[in-house]
Amino acid sequence: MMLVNHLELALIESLGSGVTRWESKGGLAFIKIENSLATCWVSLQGAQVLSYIPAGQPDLLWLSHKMIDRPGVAIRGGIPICWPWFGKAESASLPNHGFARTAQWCLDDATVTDFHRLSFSLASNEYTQSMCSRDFHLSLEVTVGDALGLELITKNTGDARWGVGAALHSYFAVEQLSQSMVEGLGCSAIDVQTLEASRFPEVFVPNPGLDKLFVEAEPLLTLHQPHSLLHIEQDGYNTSVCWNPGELGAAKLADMSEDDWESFVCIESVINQRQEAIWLDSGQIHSLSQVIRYTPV
Ligand SMILES: O=P(O)(O)OC[C@H]1O[C@H](O)[C@H](O)[C@@H](O)[C@@H]1O
Repeated sequence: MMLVNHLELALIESLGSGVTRWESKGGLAFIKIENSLATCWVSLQGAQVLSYIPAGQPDLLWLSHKMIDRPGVAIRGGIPICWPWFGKAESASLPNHGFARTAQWCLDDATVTDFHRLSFSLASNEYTQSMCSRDFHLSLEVTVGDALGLELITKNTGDARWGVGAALHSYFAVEQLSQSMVEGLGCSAIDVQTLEASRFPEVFVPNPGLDKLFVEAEPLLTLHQPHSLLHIEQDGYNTSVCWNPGELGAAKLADMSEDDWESFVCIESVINQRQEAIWLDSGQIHSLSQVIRYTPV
């Protein structure tokens, strides 16, 4: 999906070789990265990668045509960062998947060699402390080249020890869900809603409505499609989630069309804090990463 065709974007400024800043009509800010290997768009809200197009290939990420172009509303698609919890919050007044995806991040640095490397950050501020009192520094390192790399680094900048949940909640574009197969998630699954356990084959077609925690997911996952393979390397996770809302689920989401479920699958690298949070002492860091590589077949 070409973001420029999707939202009315205005070019604001050039930030150096191949890096430009854009704004939407609704007031969201975006960074576009272009080099000979790929084109990528990142929203400063949430440091959310929305589009990654390796040269000559289709966009590997799915972004909803109905995404809501308004600051403070989570963007449907791309790679949302869920933090400091995954899924439902302990209190009903707090947002699903935490607040990092609706917070404004900063672009701290952009370097270019054969590829681009960008650093985004979010530190605890008034907005985050209205939902969670801890002191933290988050950074997202994004590499844009013949692969897309994301590394989310959490640092505890406070005095107290705390536990954290997180996810790189990637929405991968597929030609057709029924012709896609996922490999590497392991056979042992737990339903996100009911917590019911089930077994899966080593390679399977994600069915519409699937919402499972795969607790034995391997560091290398593969999304097979009729004309391509997508390799997803993950690290720093304790589970992987595979989600597709199906027709019924999509109909309940204001920012998704009813037939959108056929064209994406979410494969998420997750620290599920209900299973086991990552505990950080003062000054400690944790890194959660995904590297996404496309091979036409
Ligand atoms: O609608 P959102 O808050 O973005 O959540 C979208 C989905 O995220 C994850 O994949 C969860 O496992 C699903 O249960 C949830 O529906």
